[in-house]
Amino acid sequence: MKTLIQTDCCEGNSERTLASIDETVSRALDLCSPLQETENVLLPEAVGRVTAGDTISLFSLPIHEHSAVDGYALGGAGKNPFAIVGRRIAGDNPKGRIRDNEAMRIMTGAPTPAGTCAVVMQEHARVTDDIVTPDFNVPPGDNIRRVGEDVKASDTLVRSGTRLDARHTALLTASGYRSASVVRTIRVAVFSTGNELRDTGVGMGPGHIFDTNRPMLKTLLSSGNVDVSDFGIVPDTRDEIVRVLKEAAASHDLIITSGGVSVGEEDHLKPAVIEAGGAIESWRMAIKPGKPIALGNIGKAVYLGLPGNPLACFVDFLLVGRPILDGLTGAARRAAIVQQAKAAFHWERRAGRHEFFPCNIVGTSDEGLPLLEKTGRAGSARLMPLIEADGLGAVNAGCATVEPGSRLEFYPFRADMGL
Ligand SMILES: Nc1nc2c(c(=O)[nH]1)N[C@H]1C(S)=C(S)[C@@H](COP(=O)(O)OP(=O)(O)OC[C@H]3O[C@@H](n4cnc5c(N)ncnc54)[C@H](O)[C@@H]3O)O[C@H]1N2
Ligand code: MOO
Repeated sequence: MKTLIQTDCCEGNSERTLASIDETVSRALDLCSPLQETENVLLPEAVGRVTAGDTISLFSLPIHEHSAVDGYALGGAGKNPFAIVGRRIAGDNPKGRIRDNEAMRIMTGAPTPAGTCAVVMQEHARVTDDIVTPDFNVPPGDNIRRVGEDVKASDTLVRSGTRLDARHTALLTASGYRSASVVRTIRVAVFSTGNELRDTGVGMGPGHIFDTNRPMLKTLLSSGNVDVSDFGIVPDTRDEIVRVLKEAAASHDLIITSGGVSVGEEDHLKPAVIEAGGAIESWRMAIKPGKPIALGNIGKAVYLGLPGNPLACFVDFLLVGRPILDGLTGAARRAAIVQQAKAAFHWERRAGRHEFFPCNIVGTSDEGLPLLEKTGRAGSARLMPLIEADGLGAVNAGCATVEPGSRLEFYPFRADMGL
């Protein structure tokens, strides 16, 4: 059931009802069945892929007890003198032992000899001849890394549905895994529609523009778990769009198009999906930019029709397209990272849609929130404001005036550490 959150009468629409972002995403996820086929992929290459099943630890970590510092393994606690009876570096065989009043010179990572009570850092001990004396009472266990203190054998290392990144590569390889069992890549077909579109370097003439959305979408899709098939630019001809949709649906999990989802006579996508044997729900989201969006399926393929205006296409892909990719792999859904922020600008706007606009951080408010400034006049066909932006600011549908200090939502482009 579509939740209709408001009218957009102020924009003169005949449909008058618009769905929320959450409702649209939840409808999109209903269309997705997680892919069942899996494969084993060598670990560095598996980054970006989604795990199929839990991975269980075969070893404890640390694998053997070892020293956390360069110093002296002590056969007892305290600050008595200890006789140095040997030397051990990382990679040495752990055999041999020390007794109560004995010590062994030891390097970071070297296995501690049997009988080690603690390790003292070399900066905290004095050595004369072959005797080491700690500067203070070394407590038992100091600077010793115990077997299994990080991971115990048979612990779950990585859960099913995890998108692998450098952290998982580190933990899995530390645990002896060379590869990971992952869901197969998502096959995504992408094409642009519009008689006006040309690829760069190919036959530009009067009335033509460069196809921006297809290269942009291919870049947004280049995350490691997607195989993109590029179906190029398809003219605004119903028959041609139907032909390409049928061909793409036969061998893809997801078809993403841009353009032709609005209400003009040349907006062919919705009827074309039906003619191609599919079903469509035309969803109009209560957002700006990105209001017209088409969701449906053709056979087993999910269909996502994004609006032609490039910023609208970009925003809808991030808000709805990304969750569809998660839905198709069974990956835990990445919640959009929304921060609280404050405006550094004044803005009168027409209330009615939840509005997103490129902005950058220009300071910090008294409460420690980011202060945002718009990076130019927003518009769904304008790209330049994106370039300077740190993210997207947003105001809710009912807001008509933004004053300096007004609360805003902020969706940072680079909120994490790149994982
Ligand atoms: N009468 C109405 N007209 C429009 C409405 C409406 O509610 N009633 N909605 C407007 C909104 S909002 C949007 S967004 C656009 C979406 O339109 P379409 O998805 O049908 O897209 P097109 O008409 O094909 O193109 C719109 C615009 O974008 C340019 N474009 C298209 N594809 C590309 C591309 N691949 N690269 C670069 N630029 C592209 C195209 O030339 C147009 O200028 O509809 C409004 N109209
Ligand atoms: O949704 Mo449209 O993107 O307002 O231009």
